[in-house]
Amino acid sequence: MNRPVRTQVIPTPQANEDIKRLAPGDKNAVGDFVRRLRADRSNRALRLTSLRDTGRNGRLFLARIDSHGMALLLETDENRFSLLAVRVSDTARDELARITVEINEVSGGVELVDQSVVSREVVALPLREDAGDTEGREPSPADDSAHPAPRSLPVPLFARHDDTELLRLGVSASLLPALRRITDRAQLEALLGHNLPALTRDVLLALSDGMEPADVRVHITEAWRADDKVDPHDWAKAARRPVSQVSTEDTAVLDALGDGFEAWRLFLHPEQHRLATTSFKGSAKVTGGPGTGKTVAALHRVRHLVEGLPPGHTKPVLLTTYNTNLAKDLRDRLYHLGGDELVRRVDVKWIDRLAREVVQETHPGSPLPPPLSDDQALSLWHTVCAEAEVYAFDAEFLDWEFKHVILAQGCGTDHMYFRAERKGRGVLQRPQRRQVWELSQRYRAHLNREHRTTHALIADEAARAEGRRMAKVTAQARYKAEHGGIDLIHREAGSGMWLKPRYRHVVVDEAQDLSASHWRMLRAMVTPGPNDIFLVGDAHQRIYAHQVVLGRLGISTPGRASRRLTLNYRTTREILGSAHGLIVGEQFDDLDNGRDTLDGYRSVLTGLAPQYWRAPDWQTEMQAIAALLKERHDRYGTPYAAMAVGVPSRDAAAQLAATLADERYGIKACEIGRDIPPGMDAVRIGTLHGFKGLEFQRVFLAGVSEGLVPHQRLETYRHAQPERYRQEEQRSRSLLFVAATRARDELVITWSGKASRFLPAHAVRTAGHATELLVDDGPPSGSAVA
Ligand SMILES: Nc1ncnc2c1ncn2[C@@H]1O[C@H](COP(=O)(O)OP(=O)(O)OP(=O)(O)O)[C@@H](O)[C@H]1O
Repeated sequence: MNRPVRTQVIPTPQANEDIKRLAPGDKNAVGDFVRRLRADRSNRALRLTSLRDTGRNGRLFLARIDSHGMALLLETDENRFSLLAVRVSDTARDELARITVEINEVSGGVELVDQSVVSREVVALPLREDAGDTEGREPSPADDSAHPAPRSLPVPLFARHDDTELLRLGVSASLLPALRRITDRAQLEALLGHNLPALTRDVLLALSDGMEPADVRVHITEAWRADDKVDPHDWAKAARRPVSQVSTEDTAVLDALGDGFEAWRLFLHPEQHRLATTSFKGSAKVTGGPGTGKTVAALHRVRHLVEGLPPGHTKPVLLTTYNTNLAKDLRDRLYHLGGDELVRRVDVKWIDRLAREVVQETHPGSPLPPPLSDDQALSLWHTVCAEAEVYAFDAEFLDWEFKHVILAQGCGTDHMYFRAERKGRGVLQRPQRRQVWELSQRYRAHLNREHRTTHALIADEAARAEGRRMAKVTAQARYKAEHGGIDLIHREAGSGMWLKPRYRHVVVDEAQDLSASHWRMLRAMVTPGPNDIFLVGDAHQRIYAHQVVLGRLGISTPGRASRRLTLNYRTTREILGSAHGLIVGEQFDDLDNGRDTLDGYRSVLTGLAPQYWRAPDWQTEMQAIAALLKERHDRYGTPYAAMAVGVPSRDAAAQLAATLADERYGIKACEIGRDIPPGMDAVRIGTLHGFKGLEFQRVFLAGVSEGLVPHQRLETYRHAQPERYRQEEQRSRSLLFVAATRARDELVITWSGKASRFLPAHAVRTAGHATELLVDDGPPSGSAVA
């Protein structure tokens, strides 16, 4: 009997897309097929047959998946196949045979164009040269003359761009003839709805949106450009490029196949791949609008860093983020990416918990008191002011000043505070500063007396403790270097051990909301050097912390160490356009000294335009939300758990939950962030703050009324503290922007009374009347998509 011929099988991104679109049974059949092919390519049941040569070192094969499914494969090295495409139909063989396969000149990746799809969508359209054909057109006013005017055919959509330009931007060569026939967006979208190469899709949509070729080059093409020269005939090399593989490890693919394909790796955008794998000289920073895959890049970065660790049982990589729910989400996603093996080498922690643990270490045996909530902290400021009989400052101002000036700049004495920078925070004369300082000392004394603390104080203490620790580490390392280390094992008095930096690598998600104390602590947890800190964040989404300048905190990311991601993977173009409108005109930092913009920010997903509904009062608005949720669930089959409602306050959330629970609707609801019992189908309700970092199929933002978004208390600053007014208003805008960009397929915004000033004029103009949704069997609200 012949020995089995073991074979590598690597899916390409487009095959991955094909498989994602299959029914579950067919997906499993493909998994089974790949396993059998891997085990033995000479298995005759696979009917592996050569189709044609692609050129120098490539050959196409067809193979049988099952009675009606077939696969197209590319062999480039002996017993190494790229899985190119999968078709499940009676005509699978003919469809696969009509696929053109090429090497993209820009990315160097293997790409496919399914010419049977192109024929179906495009060949039926008239050619531009068919100018003589006048049949079926509307008569023009000039037609009544003896010499009819030459017919004016619609201008092809890409007439402005010649073939050379399109090729240079990265469009697949074999699509060019078809593109010349396309004259409008609907035709283009029909074509792009099929599984075209990702670079081609992105470039064509951007051009048809009116983006200039030079910008397309900067924002799209350059990110895809291969690092070396592309040889369009070297199939072996093309097949091995990351852009041609959803996963580089065959075993990983197969493990995933066992999971019914659901766990297949994402195909990383080339820029995400680069970010995950590049070796940086020091720290690196990634910015990018919502949904641009920053967290995904950070998770892959973590995996890459773990792969480079020597074997061991410690957790030398820290993955941290702003709040506890996000940390939990990161741990789950990391597990999904690399299982237990990956997770056990990574310390995944909420930043404030980390700070608390650090401080606790310095007070062994005496548990730290629980931190005050924000409301408790404000109430303590009120008490302090009343005791001191100083009424010149409000509690929020003092809390903000304490956190973002006194603690952020490490002001240990009044003189340090007098010199502290307060850029953008208005003028505070010396006597006022003295008063603020004295109030802050009283505030601290109160906390000490009552054995209470705050997150900000814990972070500050942790930063100082870590700073001292790192200073010792550095001193020891110097001592060791000068005197030799073998017989100095017990150098660290009391500990009996050498001190080591706490982590080898630190990875930070939601970096825009970390405070200066957090950054000081993190900086001191890892030795400055290659790949020390990798952070991802977006100032457009800053809703908590004050702006920090990372360079001043010892985290410098010059030149290529600062990168941007621009392609949104979460949200449709329609939703993105509206969400973008919420923050237009505001200026945002790049987490450092520079400016960040959303230039090039885009999506290739299409869907419904966002909907707006106005109600006469909050009661009606809540009922309208209930009606909309029920309709999405009953009529369009969306599980309640895939929908979320954001409201401006906790009270509003409680009221809405009560309305949904009313017997008229009977909709279960659950607070965002809480674990839902398995199997329970409940709508998530939360304040806008709770939406940070999450995503849902359908998002409803209720109570987006003037006076609530932004909150009317903002008005007290308008004249008294104009700079603070500006900052608070911007944060409030960002909050609405963050919540709106959580929507994958549908965004609905409602209000009662006057609409929030943040909403664009067209939203107010086109809003429907919520009362119409409440009449029995009211008009369908138009959400068939998704
Ligand atoms: N390369 C990719 N291919 C397909 N989907 C992707 C890719 N990268 C990210 N996604 C998906 O896009 C969505 C957003 O990704 P991610 O959470 O990483 O974005 P983000 O930039 O961190 O978002 P935000 O700043 O809004 O929290 C997720 O559903 C993620 O799985």
